Amino acid sequence: VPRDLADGFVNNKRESYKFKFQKIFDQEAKQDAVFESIAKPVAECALAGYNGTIFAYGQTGSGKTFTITGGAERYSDRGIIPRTLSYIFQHLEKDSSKVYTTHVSYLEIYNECGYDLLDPRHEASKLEDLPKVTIMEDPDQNIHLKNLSLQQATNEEEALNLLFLGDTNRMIAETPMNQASTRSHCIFTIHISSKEPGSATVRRSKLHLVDLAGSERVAKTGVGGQLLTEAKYINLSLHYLEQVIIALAEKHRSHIPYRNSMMTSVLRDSLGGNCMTTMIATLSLEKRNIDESISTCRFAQRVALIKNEAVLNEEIDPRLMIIQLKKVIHELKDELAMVTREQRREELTPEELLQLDELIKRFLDDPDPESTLDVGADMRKVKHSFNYLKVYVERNLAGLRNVWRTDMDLRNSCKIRNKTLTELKGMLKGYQVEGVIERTGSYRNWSAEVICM
Ligand SMILES: Nc1ncnc2c1ncn2[C@@H]1O[C@H](COP(=O)(O)OP(=O)(O)OP(=O)(O)O)[C@@H](O)[C@H]1O
Repeated sequence: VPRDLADGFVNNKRESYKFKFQKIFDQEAKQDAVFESIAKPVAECALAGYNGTIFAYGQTGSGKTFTITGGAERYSDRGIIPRTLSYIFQHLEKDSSKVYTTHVSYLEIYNECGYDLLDPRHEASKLEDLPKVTIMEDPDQNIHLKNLSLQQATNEEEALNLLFLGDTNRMIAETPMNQASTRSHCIFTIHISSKEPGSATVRRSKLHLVDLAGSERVAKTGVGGQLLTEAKYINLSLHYLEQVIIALAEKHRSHIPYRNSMMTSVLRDSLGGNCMTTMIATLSLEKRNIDESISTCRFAQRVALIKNEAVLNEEIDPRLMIIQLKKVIHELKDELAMVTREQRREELTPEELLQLDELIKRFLDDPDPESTLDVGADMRKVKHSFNYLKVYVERNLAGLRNVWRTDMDLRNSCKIRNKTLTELKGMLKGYQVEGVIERTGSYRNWSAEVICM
């Protein structure tokens, strides 16, 4: 920032700023060089099962879209997304040791609302008529996006066609500052899952390639109405992004305000989570844009301080696990059949059951206490024998219980009758001794008691 004393005022602004970055590309840098040193390492990690994110941040017109998607004029101008797709599919073709599945999704966040850029209704419908992509969070705080389609791409051509469809659907509005300025944030995601043949362990990774909306200040753009609203939303979401970045850079900060905006919610893992994240800061070298350029560098410096922890995303697929276990059972059955020289089925046949029942009956009827029941080394027969004996014992015990019950009832009833007889005899004795009039009441009461019993 030069001090211009000739203009007659003292400029107290700082004159020089120093920033340190991992890599700096000048105006002459070619797209392939950017891909080699920025995107290729992240794509390799995604292929190995780690999440990756590359996002471009900078003021309008500084080259974010050119870097992420590329220029349309020359083939050599293609940007990070088509080059990454090409690299990934070349790798998948070469690697026959694993089975890969690739899907892509393309999300646009415009005025804090999410839209599916791969929705085929995009071209024919107005933006407000399209279903909005909404964020849902599961109990483990994982983010899921409702209404965002995942399109399978089996080769590079299919994936590029999806990218082209998404780019065509992208919101474009013109501002006095940039005739074709993108006013929305776009997140192109490549979902890769891989597994070794016969294994139930699946590796899943996501590679987000993000083109953020321009970061210039509202006042400078000189717009009003709809465009002013857009600019405010863009500024607000970039402000929330900055807040998240500041919070992450601060040590011992417990709350990170991811939920403030859709973009920070979607990129939650990319910012301070399970992800290898690379930020590209794009700058305009024109003198009038120096403030914006300093602000972009400051932001990038803060982002560079964040430490992410990327972990290998491996999980067991229950469906594949069942298939694998069924295979193991089948193999074990074959092995058993080889040992016992008998092919096992799930159930015993009716003939086998009859034979077994006869064997058990003979065993039970045998009065010899030393007799044994030998059904062989077949778990199905052992189980059936135990069930048979259980039912047998239960039936016999029930019979015994019935005998005991009848016996008890009989004895109780005899006891009552004996007691009644003794009392009757006693009453009769008293009546005979003490006279009729005195004992009549007692006698009646006593009969009432007997009736009630
Ligand atoms: N490295 C480059 N080489 C050649 N042309 C470039 C380069 N970077 C940007 N451009 C051109 O500059 C113009 C603006 O670039 P671009 O659209 O990528 O900016 P942007 O930062 O994405 O803007 P916005 O914030 O509006 O999305 C485009 O016409 C683009 O082709």
